[in-house]
Amino acid sequence: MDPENEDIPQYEHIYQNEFSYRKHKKQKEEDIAICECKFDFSDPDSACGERCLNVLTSTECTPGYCPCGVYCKNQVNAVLLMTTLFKTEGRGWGLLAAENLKAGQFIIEYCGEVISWKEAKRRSQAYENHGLKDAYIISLNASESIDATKKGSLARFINHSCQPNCETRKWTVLGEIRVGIFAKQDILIGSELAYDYNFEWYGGAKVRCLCGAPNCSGFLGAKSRGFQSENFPAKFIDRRIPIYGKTMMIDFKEIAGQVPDKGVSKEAFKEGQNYPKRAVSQVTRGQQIGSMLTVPFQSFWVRQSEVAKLSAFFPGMAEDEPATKLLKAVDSNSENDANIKTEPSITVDVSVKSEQQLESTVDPVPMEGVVVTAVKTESSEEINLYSQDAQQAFSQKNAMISRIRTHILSVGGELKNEAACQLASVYDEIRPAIEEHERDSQDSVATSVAEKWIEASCSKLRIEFDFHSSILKNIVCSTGKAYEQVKPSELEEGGNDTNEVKLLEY
Ligand SMILES: C[S@@+](CC[C@H](N)C(=O)[O-])C[C@H]1O[C@@H](n2cnc3c(N)ncnc32)[C@H](O)[C@@H]1O
Repeated sequence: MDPENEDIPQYEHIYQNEFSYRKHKKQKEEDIAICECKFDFSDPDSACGERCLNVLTSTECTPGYCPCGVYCKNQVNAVLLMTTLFKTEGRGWGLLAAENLKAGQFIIEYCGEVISWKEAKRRSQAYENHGLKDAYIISLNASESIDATKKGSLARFINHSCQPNCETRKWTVLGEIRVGIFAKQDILIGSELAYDYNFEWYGGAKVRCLCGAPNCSGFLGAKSRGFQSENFPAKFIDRRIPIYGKTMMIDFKEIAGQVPDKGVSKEAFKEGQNYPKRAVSQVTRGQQIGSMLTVPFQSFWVRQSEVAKLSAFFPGMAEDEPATKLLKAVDSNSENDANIKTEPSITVDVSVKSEQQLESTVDPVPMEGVVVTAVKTESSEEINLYSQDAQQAFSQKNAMISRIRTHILSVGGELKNEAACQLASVYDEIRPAIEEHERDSQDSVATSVAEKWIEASCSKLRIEFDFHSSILKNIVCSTGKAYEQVKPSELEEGGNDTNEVKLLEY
């Protein structure tokens, strides 16, 4: 045997799902969904293309019933695409495209044993206890899963990526839901196939993600609710606004627990998830943990809901379209205004991704790990009217205002996290009941749990409301004062104490 292939995993290859715990559904003739397409030779798309009712409802046309007959294009099984198994570095086996693939093309079905959600949980635990490091269970619907551990198709070898070129899609064939892997974009022959697992986490061990994507969320399944409530290292969960630029100040206090004495290891860096790999090599060995480090970086992620906060720093920044503004970072640890760095030495660009890219399943995490205090650097007309000294005083005031904002973001963010955590844990109590009943409602839970749920939801909403109104109040007060009420003469005379911005009650 080729030594390269010695450790090819043992599993039974199957071409369609197996049903052991229940019978395959038998579809009655009257339940068969028949589309209204009419095949027209001059328009090949007329045969069950984008406009086909079945395509629109992710239902495969049933052979013998589709009006387009053999021309029907909505029969996914008819296609067989070439893929090749290969050994990756650190991620076990993977699957390569053995031909060029077009965006949207069906590649392969994820086949395995269809089992109940409870059985999936039990098996997942058992596999883990047996030391199986690869997980092959994916969720099929609220009450069932597909386990491809012992029996499966080649799709079981497709690895996860946080920047995937494939995606899973569910569609119904003869009344049964099936999971297909589809190309998300054009894929060149020889490229590794990968999709975002984002599957329900069964409480298993955390698996470090080695996908290498700049937006890597750090762990497999890190976006799943189960993962977050079990492991909830809130500060390590993705932040979704990428900030591109040259250098910025990073306060490593947040990850100090994981960081060894000497410098920031690659591992520790990965714990932080959001710090791009490129920066790792740039961090000086022996750098004191908790001190401010200046590292080159490529992107830094904050959540969708953080956009609102950042908008406060960059007025006019659209929430759903890319924008670029300049920021100047200052040392937010400094308690003394005189020590605030006003040199524009640390400049970063900020761009905001699209709504879809910003989408996040959990609530926001404060940016406390990376304390960047933003100050507008674009010179406004008013400021230019003032003398050099006045401008300096202004930037000091601005820096102070910014520090206060950062403080609010940080303190408020902590509270919001606690509330989100509490809500997630209550949801976990409710989830089995919901999923057992195959519907997303809280009807089937005990009144006491429902009450807890309502209380946690209200508390989260209240905190979010306070949080945002606090930011708004501070911005309105501070900018109002800074730009309208402070006269240059006051600043030149040594400052106006009433210009101090008070931290509003949070
Ligand atoms: C469905 S299997 C994929 C095939 C697997 N590589 C194999 O050799 O059979 C999922 C497992 O592959 C590994 N894996 C997949 N994507 C990974 C990634 N991005 N980083 C690290 N491990 C990964 C993990 O062990 C995961 O539990």
